[in-house]
Amino acid sequence: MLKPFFKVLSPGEALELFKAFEPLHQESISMCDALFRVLAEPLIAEEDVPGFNRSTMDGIAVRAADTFGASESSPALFTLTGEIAMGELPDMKLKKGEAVRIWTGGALPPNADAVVMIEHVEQIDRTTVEILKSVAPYENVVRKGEDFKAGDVLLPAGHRLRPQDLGMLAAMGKSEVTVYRKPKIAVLSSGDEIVPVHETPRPGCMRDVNRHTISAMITEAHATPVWIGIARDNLPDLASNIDRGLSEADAIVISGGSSMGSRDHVIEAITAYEDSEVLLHGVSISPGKPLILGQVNGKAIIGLPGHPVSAMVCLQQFVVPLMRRLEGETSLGPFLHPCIHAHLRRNVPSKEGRTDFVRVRLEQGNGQLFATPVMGKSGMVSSMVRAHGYFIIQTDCEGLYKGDLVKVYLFSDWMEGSLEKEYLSGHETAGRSACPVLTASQQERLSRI
Ligand SMILES: Nc1nc2c(c(=O)[nH]1)N[C@H]1C(S)=C(S)[C@@H](COP(=O)(O)OP(=O)(O)OC[C@H]3O[C@@H](n4cnc5c(N)ncnc54)[C@H](O)[C@@H]3O)O[C@H]1N2
Ligand code: MOO
Repeated sequence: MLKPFFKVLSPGEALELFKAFEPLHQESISMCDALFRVLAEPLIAEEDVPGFNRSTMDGIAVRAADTFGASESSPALFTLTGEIAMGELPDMKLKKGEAVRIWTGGALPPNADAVVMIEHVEQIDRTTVEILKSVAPYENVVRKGEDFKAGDVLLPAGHRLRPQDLGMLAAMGKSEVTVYRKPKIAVLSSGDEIVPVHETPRPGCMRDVNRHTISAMITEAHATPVWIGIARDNLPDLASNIDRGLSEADAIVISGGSSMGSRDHVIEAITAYEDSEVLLHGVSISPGKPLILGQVNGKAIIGLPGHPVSAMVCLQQFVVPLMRRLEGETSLGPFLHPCIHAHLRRNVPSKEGRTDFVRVRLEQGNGQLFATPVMGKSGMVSSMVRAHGYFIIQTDCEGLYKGDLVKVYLFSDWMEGSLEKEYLSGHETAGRSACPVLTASQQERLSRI
């Protein structure tokens, strides 16, 4: 007997369900392992950095006031009293008209407040120099605490650490950080016709594409994929694979078996657990409509549609936000929004009440950027490979016209969930305004994808 979708939700409603899971536990790790991990506590500076007034140039340290009025036509004479060794904190006090040699990064003497660059200093004899340019107080100096001060909140909890953030941890001597545990996501393929990549499929069978696209996308989202296996189209086999997934991971992603056929067992497998709930079956997007979200003992079980394109779209739009939620991420992290505006090459019809993800190829012509929809059904992985990115046709739109300006999300960096962004930033609109012209190097990059 066929089972109907019990309730198709809008993508916004579905996204809320995916984001309702609790973040994982916290752990303390070495900063050397902390790249792209998410802070569980705000990072608060414990000391001033730098801890002393520091020269940013090679030159001579002076009291700025002594240089006022100096110029090429009217140089000021200074007595050179010595040189500040790197790594030393000098205690000598400069008297009026005195200067001391200093190198980039060196500590200024207590009463010096500026550095004259070596280029503006003429050596007259061993102890006398003249300067050809005055300096303002704190010119060529990073002041004590100017980078950051003790007590400053440098990064909030929920921030995903980027390379520059690790630099700041290093600068403040924080060798250990408290982060959220990195989610482990069990990956499970399903279907009697699916064979592993190293096997030659019998007629009627197909190689397992989803294992690889899904695992790669999980890795790209900085979580850890845990391969479980290929479940056969029967409830006991699927259930025992889900059992393994539940014991080894924080959430499970199953591809295939999400639809309404008699061999689609994901819903039954979820509801067979005592503490379980099916939160979603069906979302008004294309491709990807038969998406499932359930929970078993508080762990998310996601049933992705089996078609490779549908599985990737659902993973990107819903499972990436779930993984970010499990990892406690609240900031945009290192993921800026890689999108570009382009004019549609042809009309693209859509159905009201459905959000469409349309794969496109980008090309440059007449100084403008154009997006050509890539043909191909959601079972064809080549349609993803041929595309540079995708644009979204919103639910209340019946289609777009040739020439309309669309926002294309690029696959090469498609980490940053676009739907989530659309809901944050309001409605996506298409118009006919000018689109950006690519630079020669951007065009070159595009042609290589
Ligand atoms: N009568 C209806 N049939 C279908 C509907 C519908 O509404 N009514 N929805 C269609 C849509 S849309 C999709 S998407 C698929 C979803 O199907 P399932 O999630 O149940 O997945 P399967 O039937 O198991 O597989 C679909 C398709 O994908 C291939 N597949 C599955 N796993 C893999 C894998 N790991 N690697 C490569 N390819 C895979 C599988 O062989 C099938 O061809 O349902 C439609 N049907
Ligand atoms: O949702 Mo299916 O994913 O349209 O091909």
